[in-house]
Amino acid sequence: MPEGGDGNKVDRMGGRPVQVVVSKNDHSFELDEEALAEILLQDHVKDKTVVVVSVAGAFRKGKSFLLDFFLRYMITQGRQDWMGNEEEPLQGFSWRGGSERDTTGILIWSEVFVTDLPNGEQVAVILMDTQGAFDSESTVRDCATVFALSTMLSSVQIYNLLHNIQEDDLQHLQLFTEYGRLALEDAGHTPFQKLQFLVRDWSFPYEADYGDKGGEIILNRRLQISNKQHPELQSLRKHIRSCFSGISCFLMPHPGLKVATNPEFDGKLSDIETDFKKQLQKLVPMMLAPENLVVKEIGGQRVKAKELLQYFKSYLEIYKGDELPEPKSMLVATAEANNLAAVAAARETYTMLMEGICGGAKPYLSTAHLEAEHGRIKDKALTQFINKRKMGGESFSESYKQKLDKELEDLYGQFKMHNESKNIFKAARTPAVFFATAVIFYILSGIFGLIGIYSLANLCNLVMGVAMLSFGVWAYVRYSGEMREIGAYLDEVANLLWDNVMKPTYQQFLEMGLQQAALQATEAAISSGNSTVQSNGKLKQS
Ligand SMILES: Nc1nc2c(ncn2[C@@H]2O[C@H](COP(=O)(O)OP(=O)(O)OP(=O)(O)O)[C@@H](O)[C@H]2O)c(=O)[nH]1
Ligand SMILES: [Mg+2]
Repeated sequence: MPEGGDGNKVDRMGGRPVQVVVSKNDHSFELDEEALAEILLQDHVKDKTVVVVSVAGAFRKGKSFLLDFFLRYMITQGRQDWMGNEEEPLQGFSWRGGSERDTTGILIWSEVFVTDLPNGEQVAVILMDTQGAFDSESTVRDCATVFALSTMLSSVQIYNLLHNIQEDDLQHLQLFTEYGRLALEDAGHTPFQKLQFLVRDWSFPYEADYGDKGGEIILNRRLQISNKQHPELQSLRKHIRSCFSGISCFLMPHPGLKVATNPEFDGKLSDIETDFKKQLQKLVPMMLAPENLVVKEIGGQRVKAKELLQYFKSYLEIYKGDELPEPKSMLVATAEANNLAAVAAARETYTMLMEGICGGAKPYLSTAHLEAEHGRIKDKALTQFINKRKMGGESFSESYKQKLDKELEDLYGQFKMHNESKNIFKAARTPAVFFATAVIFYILSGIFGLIGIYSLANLCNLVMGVAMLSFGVWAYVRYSGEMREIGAYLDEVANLLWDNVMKPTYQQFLEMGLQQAALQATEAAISSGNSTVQSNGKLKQS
């Protein structure tokens, strides 16, 4: 099948398709600034207001093919015979038959058509071809990016559909336009301009006639909002209406089997059904005749060609960065929502059960007991998460399970701290440590004073003073709630003293005491054992 982008023939047309947004292998998009600047900064173009007509929609639905007729109209400046002769192959933007995608990224025609509006103003008309959505190589994000970019940058977006306007077409439109709207700063203006639904291969002319009249009937039916509708359907329709300043629809007939199925078809008019050509005669001027041109406006301001270059740059920059949320497939988005809801429910169960055990009004619980309760309740929450029905399968929910596990451990940390704070002995550790230090050093200073080592006695007095002062400061901090850092520091010092000096000493004394007690008990047992033997002996003797 011949391709429209074929070198020499296209050159004779006075222009060629130029890829200005390149789709990369790593699913990113790059602007070919140089190529774009070459087109938009031509002397006779750069200061003119632009009209940008773009065609977007699913892949392999005749978008580029249609644009080549737009080209014929612009090249001949809308002459009566703009459609050309019956045997001429169709050239321009690359189009072809087959099931594999053709156009990638975003292309514009290198020749900008300067046209006089009815009011005498000269505008620059730019034709834009886009990568088809939903092919097997593009992610949802890729499709959304191309659609959003072309909608943001065009004054007329032609949404090319096959057979009908279906609910899923509207859902995708909503997703993609929302992705575009997110990138724009909200300035109180309707974000986009004209949306033209174009239904290809419309097969029910007896229900709604081909062309714009029939299109209006179908569009009104599809975008109608009624109170009987489910709120979800209503909000979808409101969203679409709010995004565009004008929406219309055109129904195209089937172009004939040669166009759709013949691999030898090269686009010549003689192979195309008359009905299709008749409607094309109506559609193309409806988009491109001077009185129907829609000039590009952004934020209420008309856009000049040189400014459009700037917009291309900044919009692409936004989509390159990671400030926008990632559009996801319906299943992934739903599965994520399911899993997040299950995580939230399990977390709530955990919090509720733990509150019942060690909540605000409950008394202090020993750490070991609390740990056991935590284990039991955490298991319960995890089981609840696992048992909850979720979309996306087990492997998808594994990461959410880990997230839940971590969240529960964090919550446990908080519960534990709260529980500890209820132990008045632990809370009283700091003053007790400082007070005990003061008392010990008071006694030591007395002893050293008695035996006449005054320097050591003075040192002990000093330590006692410091301990008392710390005690006083700590009490003030706790009472007033001021200088909390100093309070925390004193707690730390007290803990250090307790853990490294007092507790080991105390434990050593305790151990010695226990050993002593055990020794005494054993001695007592032995001595009483001897007496029993003796008494037994006595008994035996008697
Ligand atoms: N059924 C049908 N086929 C058409 C119509 N218009 C063009 N075609 C055929 O559809 C095929 C694809 O045309 P293209 O213009 O390359 O389609 P595209 O939408 O640009 O495809 P991608 O660039 O891959 O997204 C060609 O074989 C055309 O002959 C139409 O209105 N109806
Ligand atoms: Mg194409």
